Amino acid sequence: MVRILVSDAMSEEGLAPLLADPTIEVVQKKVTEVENELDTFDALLVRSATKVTEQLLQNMPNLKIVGRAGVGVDNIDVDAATRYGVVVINAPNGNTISTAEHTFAMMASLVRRIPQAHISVKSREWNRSAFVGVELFGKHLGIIGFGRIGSEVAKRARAFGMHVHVYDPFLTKARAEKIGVDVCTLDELLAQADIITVHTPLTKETKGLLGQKNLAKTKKGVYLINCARGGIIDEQALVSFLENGHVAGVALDVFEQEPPGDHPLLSFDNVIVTPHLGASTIEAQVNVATQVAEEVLKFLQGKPVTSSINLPTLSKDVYEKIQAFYTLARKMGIVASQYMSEPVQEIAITYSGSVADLETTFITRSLLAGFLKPRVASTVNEVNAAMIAKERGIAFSEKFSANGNDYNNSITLTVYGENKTFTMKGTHIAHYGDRIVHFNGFAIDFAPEGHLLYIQHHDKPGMIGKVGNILGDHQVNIATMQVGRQEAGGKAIMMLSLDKPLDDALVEILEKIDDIDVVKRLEV
Ligand SMILES: NC(=O)C1=CN([C@@H]2O[C@H](COP(=O)(O)OP(=O)(O)OC[C@H]3O[C@@H](n4cnc5c(N)ncnc54)[C@H](O)[C@@H]3O)[C@@H](O)[C@H]2O)C=CC1
Ligand SMILES: O=C(O)CCC(=O)C(=O)O
Repeated sequence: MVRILVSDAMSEEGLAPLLADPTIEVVQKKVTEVENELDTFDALLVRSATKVTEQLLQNMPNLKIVGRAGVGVDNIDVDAATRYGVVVINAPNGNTISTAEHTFAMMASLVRRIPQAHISVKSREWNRSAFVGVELFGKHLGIIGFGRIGSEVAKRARAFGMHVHVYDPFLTKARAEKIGVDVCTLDELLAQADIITVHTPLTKETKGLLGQKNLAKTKKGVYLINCARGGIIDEQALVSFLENGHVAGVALDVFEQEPPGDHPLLSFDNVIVTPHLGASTIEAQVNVATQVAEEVLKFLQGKPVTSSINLPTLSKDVYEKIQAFYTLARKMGIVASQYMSEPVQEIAITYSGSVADLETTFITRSLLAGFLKPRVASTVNEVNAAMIAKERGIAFSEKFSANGNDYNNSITLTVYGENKTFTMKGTHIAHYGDRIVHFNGFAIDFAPEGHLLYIQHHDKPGMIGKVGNILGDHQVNIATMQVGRQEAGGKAIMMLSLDKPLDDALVEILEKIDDIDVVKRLEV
């Protein structure tokens, strides 16, 4: 039974696909309520309250996937998750509209002073002259970060007759032209905007983006809105620009620390606030919970996920096309690692023929995971394979060739060790399976599966018989046998597939046979 911990409040309707699956047990409890059983969960679903720290990941050794029902993953230690081989997914667009609408509600409330007027009337006052606002019509709106939410805010702003200016260093000209927005530099935006709203993630670059220096470049009387992440507008700098009257008003849904406690910003009359409510609508919560529930279900069924933070994204179509090569590559990695039982410096992969046209990132990661698996104690999979290879000083490269070299498709793997180099070539043949067609300089044809025994020897009469007799005497049945040689009387190989693995003693006996140079067990 698969166990999923849902540790933050989440829409039941959204979780329905998981709740309906009889093979899955969904536990809806806080982490602190299940401390004794953390090691039993396969998946963890969170919003922003649960902090997925390295410590929590260590306490959940069985965890395979973390699903964030929302956009921002700043409550998840993604690097640590990657190191532990845990996939992190989010729900990137389920709450876009709600957050854009909230931003707009905040903007209208800010310039018309609705929260202040509301409190006044509730206090039995009727002071109309105290709450004179300004129109949005004709004002210049500066949008910093023009992704999903920023672009939805722009659409609404245009409907209100505002002039929209956008700053986003990653926005292509073509996309900006298509949407019809004025793309400008940050300095231009700061100088022109009457209202500035931020919609970036919180990163090293965006932390304090609107700080002392940049706030000084804004128009006197500017309004600021942050419905993205606390810290993009530096809170300390903001206090000083409110105190000196440069900033006319601020709307905040997010804070550097949440909840903000007794923060000085809360004492300004012209600062309006909400407790991180951007995504808090029934629709958004159903959307994000449904998105992560469906993705987690797909992942647990071994299907590709499309919204992963730390895995290459794969569509179903692409996944179906690469699936066979993904498996072949994994097996090649496992075989190569056992054959090259020494430190290696580099792994070079060449994709030839039809496979060269596919999305190979995933295939390469699969090969690396296969290669590293026999060498590392921790979990290694497509999520962390590239990182672990790097940590262990193993460089890897991909090359592509349109020519399949006698095969419709092939993957050639060259492993550079300290003392030797090893090469193998594999191909996938529809309705037939995975075949290794070149091994260590020999043309051969075997399936990389099960208990394999590789023997390198001199091409002499009777060698096959000697090996067969010894195995037979020790009750080891040979399922298949492939042979190859470079030239008559020269070096030759046998690749045997056995019904059970060989023990060390039998390997030693085989090694002692005259004219046998190498004996390797390969377990796939
Ligand atoms: N208040 C709330 O409840 C919610 C907040 N959010 C937050 O809103 C923010 C935006 O979310 P989405 O639009 O979905 O993300 P997105 O990824 O679609 O857009 C982010 C945009 O920021 C741009 N960007 C990145 N670095 C930048 C920089 N240094 N300067 C300017 N632009 C930069 C990116 O190019 C991208 O276009 C995120 O921080 C997210 O966590 C999202 C949903 C709900
Ligand atoms: O879970 C929530 O309500 C927060 C949403 C949010 O901030 C996000 O999706 O980035």
